[in-house]
Formats: sequence, structure tokens, C-alpha cells
Amino acid sequence: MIHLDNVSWRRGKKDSAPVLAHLSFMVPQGGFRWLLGPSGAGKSSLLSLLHIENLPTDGQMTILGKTVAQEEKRAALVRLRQRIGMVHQDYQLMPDLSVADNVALPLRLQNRPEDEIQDEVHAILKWVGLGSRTDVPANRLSGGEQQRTAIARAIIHRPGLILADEPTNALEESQSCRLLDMFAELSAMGTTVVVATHNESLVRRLERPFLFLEHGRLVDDGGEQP
Ligand SMILES: Nc1ncnc2c1ncn2[C@@H]1O[C@H](COP(=O)(O)OP(=O)(O)OP(=O)(O)O)[C@@H](O)[C@H]1O
Repeated sequence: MIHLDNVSWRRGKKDSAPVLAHLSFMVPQGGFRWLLGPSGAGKSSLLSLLHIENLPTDGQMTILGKTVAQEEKRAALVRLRQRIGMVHQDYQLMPDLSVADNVALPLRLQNRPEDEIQDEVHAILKWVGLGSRTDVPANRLSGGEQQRTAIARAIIHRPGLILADEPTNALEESQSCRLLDMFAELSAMGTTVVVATHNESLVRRLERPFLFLEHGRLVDDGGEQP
């Protein structure tokens, strides 16, 4: 579940213009929202906020049932962030680590047994079509391969919330459709999903409520339906 109540976020000093201003919306657990808006509207900034890379400057933000503004200990925020899967626009892979080791990271952070990790990594890499690329360092992958690695890493630990920033821009259409089907399936099973995109055909393919940002303000809050 996501709940923002009059949240604003400034990048710098208190008197600077807010990048995100007075955002209020709710996404129930298992809800799916498209995050839309023109370039520079603040979509990536909102996803970073939901991923708790930044904290609200004003207002109250609740993520997966925890009110983040009231969390004081950094360790608690890190634990909460581990329950979120994020696909960054620039993938943010560890360049020298192999595909398999990048994807295994969230499971290693959970101290899962190594044989279980190997099995899960193998299965998910097969699913995203990277079964033959497991040992390749991330810095030798094509854009589409990097994006699929980032997607596998974001979902392998079955997070309660998945955030994705333009997750299909380096994918072929058939791969985009498979990814979309998987996001819809995860949402139906109770995972909250927020996907920022400029891809209109993707949005038409899966009719879901959208959050629409313009100049850092919400002009459509998606309503309250699942
Ligand atoms: N590192 C930065 N330093 C200063 N300003 C930034 C930085 N990154 C983004 N901005 C500004 O913050 C605002 C919001 O940017 P953001 O990247 O969140 O928009 P966006 O909707 O995701 O855009 P796009 O669709 O092009 O990815 C824009 O005015 C942008 O110019």
C-alpha cells in the first residue's frame, strides 16, 4: 500500500522550488498504476521518493504500511527499501559483477541459502531470456540485456511493491508484452506496482488507473480503485 498525504519534495534548500508539490494519493496493496506525464514532470523523482532514496520535505508518506517520515533509524529505512523492487531508468547494475550475481543481490541481502539462490536465479534468468548469459559481466551486456537483468533483480525476492522507470524502452515489443503480463499477474497476486512510461501502446494494452504529473503536481490521482 502507498499513501501520500500532501507530500512535497525539494532537491536543495528550503526556499528552492519543489520538484514535487502537494501530492496526495493512495494505491491499495495489489493496485497497479501507470505513472504518466511529460518529460521533466517529476516521474523519476516520485519513484525515487517511493523507493525511499529521498524523504519528503513536507507531508506524510506511508509505504507498505510504514509511515516513512516517522522512521528515524536508517537501518529501518534500509529494511523497508529491501521490500521494494526498483527498475531504474539507467538500470544501476554493478558493472563488474556477472548477470547472475547482480540478480542474486536481493536474496543475498536476505541471507538465503546459496543453493536456493542459485535455483531461483537460474529460473528467473531463463524466464527473461538470459539463461545463456549468466556469467557475463554486466558491463558487457547490450541495453536490452541490462534492462532484463535489472527487471529480474527487481522481482526475484517477491517484493511487496515494484517500481519501474521506463522498464521497456530497451526491449523488443514481444518482451515488453511479456513483462506487462507479468506485472499484471504480480499485481493480481497482491503486489503493488507503479510503472512510469512514455509508451502509449503499452498503456493502451493494460487499462489501469494512472497518476498523471505535470510540473511536479498531480493532475490525476488515479482514484482509489485497485
Ligand atoms: N540531478 C538533478 N539535478 C537538478 N535537477 C534535476 C536533476 N534531475 C532531474 N532534475 C529536474 O527535476 C525535475 C523532475 O525531473 P524528473 O527526472 O523527475 O522528471 P521525469 O518526469 O522523470 O522526466 P523524464 O520523463 O524525462 O524521465 C525536472 O525539472 C528536471 O530537470
